[in-house]
Order: sequence, then structure tokens, then C-alpha cells
Amino acid sequence: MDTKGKTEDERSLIRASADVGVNGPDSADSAVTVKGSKDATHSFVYVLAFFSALGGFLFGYDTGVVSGAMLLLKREMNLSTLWQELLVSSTVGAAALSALAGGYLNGLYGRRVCILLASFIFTIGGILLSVCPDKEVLLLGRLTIGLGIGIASMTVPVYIAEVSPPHLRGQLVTLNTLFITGGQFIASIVDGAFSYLHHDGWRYMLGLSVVPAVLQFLGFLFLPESPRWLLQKGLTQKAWQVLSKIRGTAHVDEEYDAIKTSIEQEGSGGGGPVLCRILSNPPVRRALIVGCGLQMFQQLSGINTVMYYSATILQMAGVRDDKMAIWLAAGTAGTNFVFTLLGVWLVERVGRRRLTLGSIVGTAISLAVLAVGFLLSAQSSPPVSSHPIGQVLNSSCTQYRFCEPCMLDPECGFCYRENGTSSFDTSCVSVNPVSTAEAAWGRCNNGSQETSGTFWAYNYCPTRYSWIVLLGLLLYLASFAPGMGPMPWTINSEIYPLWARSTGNACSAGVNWTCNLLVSLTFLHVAEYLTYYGAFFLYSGLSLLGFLFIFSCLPETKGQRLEDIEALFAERLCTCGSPGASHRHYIRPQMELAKTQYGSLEQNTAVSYITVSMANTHYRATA
Ligand SMILES: O[C@H]1[C@H](O)[C@@H](O)[C@H](O)[C@@H](O)[C@H]1O
Repeated sequence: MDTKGKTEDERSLIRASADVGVNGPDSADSAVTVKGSKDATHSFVYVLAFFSALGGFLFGYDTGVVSGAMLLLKREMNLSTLWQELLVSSTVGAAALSALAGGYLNGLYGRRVCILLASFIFTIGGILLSVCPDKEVLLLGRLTIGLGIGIASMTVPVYIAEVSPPHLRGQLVTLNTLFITGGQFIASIVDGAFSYLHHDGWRYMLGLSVVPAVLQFLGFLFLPESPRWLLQKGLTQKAWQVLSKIRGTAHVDEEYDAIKTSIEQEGSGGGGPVLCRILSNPPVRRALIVGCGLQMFQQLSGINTVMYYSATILQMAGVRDDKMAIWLAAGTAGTNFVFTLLGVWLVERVGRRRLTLGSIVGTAISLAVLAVGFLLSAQSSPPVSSHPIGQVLNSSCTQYRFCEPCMLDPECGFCYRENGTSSFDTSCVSVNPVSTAEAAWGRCNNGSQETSGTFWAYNYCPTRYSWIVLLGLLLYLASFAPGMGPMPWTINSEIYPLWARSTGNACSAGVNWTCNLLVSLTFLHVAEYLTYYGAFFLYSGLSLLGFLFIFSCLPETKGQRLEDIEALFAERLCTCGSPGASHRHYIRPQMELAKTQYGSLEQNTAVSYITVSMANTHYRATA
């Protein structure tokens, strides 16, 4: 439609008319989609998405690499369990705090500066980790990396969402999670490769993150700020230039106007701190509840426990060689990556809501399969047949009569011989404090020895039901990775109005990191009290709760312009899933928009305009 020579009000009216949809209510959201897809996508937006998603890569790499590095570090630096826990959780804790601070920094200095800051912090952290002389500096390095991860995790999805055209936004933001899981996959390969280097191997593992960090920093020196943030700050000319550069065309009036109008209309949500404004604004408050809920349920469905525990699951399934287990764990990370790719493909095809719902149902079922596998294994747990003399008397390991309680005690492991599928000559022995790969003393002191037929099992029991656990693991990754992995990040990047976007994302990312910390710190204790199957049944139950939450509260955001999404939260939370709700939500703001724009001219014009539009759209719902 030619809008040249029209006033801004007239152009908005034409736009609103197109949006309400002369083609009927079912085309309401496709009206926007089609508009977006008509523009040939300029490749520059892919360059932007790639360089920003390097932040996701670093998030994945730095959280993933630590497990392999720790195997070497604990020997070389003689780390106690407390120090090992500190080195792993300090990064996650620092990420939780800096994600929150990132919201403030994003609002004040913009997305680009925050991405530059995050990559600078990653670089410093990586250098510190690769040259650190002692465990204190190591801890400082891990904390520094955590600060970078927190800022990157909340800024990158927002930046990508703000520069993308609506029809590609879901795919490009999901690309960031693909980079996260890609980072975890590469980290596991690096872990495997350097695990042979007993001296200083961990320095390479931890230090290699400097490469993508520097690449991102250099790239962003030349890449532009988000046009939406520029407009919000009143830098109109710059915003127009950037938008036309990203779209590769000077015909960006329509998009530019839409952003500008919505900024003018939404204002800043009132005065006072942004969080208070969010909480006192019902639609945005609802969006925040949905965003934080999604992030919480992502972590409560136990992804990081399952990933972390995958090496043990594989050992249960019969992989005895430690090195082999490391490589197979890389296979787990690879599977997570491949199925995230499926998510990138599906997100614009089936939409966010259906993808997330399908994913969480599959996640709950596969967690139940995992739990059943663990339950059957526990029930067929082999008895302890011998209590060898020489066992340290005050060791708790002497009291156990079965493998199950023995393996649940972090101080003990199960030493046994094998006859086909059953074990005999079994004992429960203290684990070597330096390496869980062997007993502290006795015949399993050298770990498992195929030649003498003696095996050492730490954290698991030999069982014939291990295939069920393995099946559960594969099902879990296949269902979690395409939906529950990426969608919380993708959806959060689009559900808030501009004035609340950075704070909303900061809060939900903070919830993600806090729940991540909570689950990883409590897993072993939960497993000790509820056993493994209890823990996985618990995660499965939490995922079911997550399903109910998502089913009732999550609206579809696919294809909508960022400026129109707030309206999806205009009604009570639990109506979101009801059929037709999205049409009702979608049209209402157009009425409000028209009323505001034409109310000052002639109230009746607006009303009759809407009436005509509604008649054209065979509008059924009561607005
Ligand atoms: O979306 C990501 C992804 O699924 C990762 O695999 C996981 O480690 C993160 O915690 C999560 O936020």
C-alpha cells in the first residue's frame, strides 16, 4: 500500500486497517507475518545474529567445560570437595547476580555496550583462568566468567529480537540457544581431547574461551546498536539509519513508524524504578510471571543434572572406561545440540506455544522413564557379600548391606566381580578422596581392571535395567532440547514492551540462574533422601506442573511485531490458552490505538472505522 504523501496519522490508520485484517480474523497475525516475509531478508541481520550468539556460545562453553577441567584440576591443585563445589557454583551464582545488574546496564548504556562489556569480561576471565597460579585466582577467574555469562545471557536474546524482522525473530533468537548447546558440545570435545594431557590440560580447556570472546569484541566494535533502544533514547536519525542498514533498504518507514508510535504510546509505564512500574502494570506483570515461570520450569526439569549425570548413566549402561565415558558424555552434549537445531527449524513452523507444550510433556514422560529405570535398578540392587578386613573402622561404608545405599553415600563406592550379567564377591569401600575413579584402598584401588575381572562403580550400581535409564536419557534430550531448552529465552526476548524489556529479561534470566544453582546444589542431597528414582520422579512432577502453567498462561507470539505482543497479556492470565483468545487480544489494542489516535479528531470516526473493520473481519468475539 502506498503511504507516500500521507500524514503520520493517516499512515497509522492504513497500517491499523491492514493489521486488523481485511481478510478475516484468522489472518490477524499472519497479516504481520506476511508483511515481514515480503521483505527480502538482508543478510546483515544474520551477521548480527551470529556475532551476538557468540555470547551464547561462551555461556555454553564456560558452563560445560568445567566438569572435564575439574577432573584434572582436583588432582593437580589437590582440591577438596568444597573447593570443587565452589569453583562450579561460583560461576552460576555470579551469573545470577550479573544478569540482574545487566537489566540496569542495558537500559542505561544499550545492548551493544553490554555485549562489548560481556565479551571483554569473558576475555579477562579466560586469561585469568589460563595463567592462574593457585586456586584463589582460579576462583576469581570463575567468578569473572560468571559475570560475563549473566550479562550475555540476558542481553543477547534481547538484541537479536530487536534487530530481527518478525517472521525470522523466533528462529534467530533460538539460534542463540543453539550456540549455547553448541558451546557445551565443543567444550565436551575439548575436555575429551585435553584429558590426556595430565599436566596443565585444564589451562587449555578453560583458556580457549578467549578466542570467541575476542572475536565477538572485535565484531561488535563495528556492529550497530539496536534501533529500538536508539529510538527509545530519542536518537531518531541514528535509529532510522541503523534500521535501514539492517534491513538493507531505505523503505523502512512502516517499521520505523510502528516502533516510534508504540514508544510514544506506551511511554515509560509511569515513574519510579522499572521493576515497580512492571509490577503495577497488569499486562506487563503477567508477562513477567510467564517469563520467570518459563525460566523456572526450564531449570526445575533438571536439564543440568541430567547433562551432568549423563557420564554416570552411561557407566551404568556398561561403559566402564573413564575416557570412554567422557567421550560418550560428549555424545550427550552433541545430542542436546542436534535436537536444539530441530527447535530452530520448528519454532516458526509450529509456533512457540505448541513447541513448548509438546516439549515439556515429553520431558515429563522421559523423566518418569529415567525414574522407573532407576527404581528397577534400585530394586535389583546387588547385596554386599564381603566386608574386607582393613576397612577403616569409622568409615560409613561398612554399614551397608546393598549396593544402592552404598552408592548413594558420596564417601563410598561398590567393588565387585562379574559373572555374565550378575555380580559376586562384592564390597562397599571408601572412595579415594583425590579421584572417584578408584577406591581408597584394596583390590579396587586401581579403579576397574578388566584383566583381574574386578570392577569399581562409583555413583551407580551394576544393573540389567540400565537400558531403560539410557532410553530415558535419549528421550529426555530429544524432547527437552527443541522446546524447553530454547523457548524460555526466545519468549522472554519478545513479551515485554520496550520500556520493560531489559528489566524483564534481567529478572527472568536471574530466576533461571538462581534455579540452576538451586537444582545443582541440592541434587545430591535430594538423591540421598529420595534416592535417584525419587529425585527424577520429583523433576517429572515439577515438569507436569510446568505443563499446566504453560498451558494456561502462555500465548502464541509467533509472527507478531514486538510492539503488538504486550496486548496478548491484556486479559486474565489463565485465558491465554483458550481458543480465539489471541484474536480477541490482538484486535483490542488496535481499537485502543485508533481511539487514541482519532479520539482527538472525531470520536465517531474512530468508532465507525472500527465497526467497518470488524464487519470486514467477521469479528465474532466481544471486544
Ligand atoms: O537453554 C539452556 C540450554 O538448554 C542448556 O543446555 C542448559 O545448560 C541451560 O541451563 C539452559 O538455560
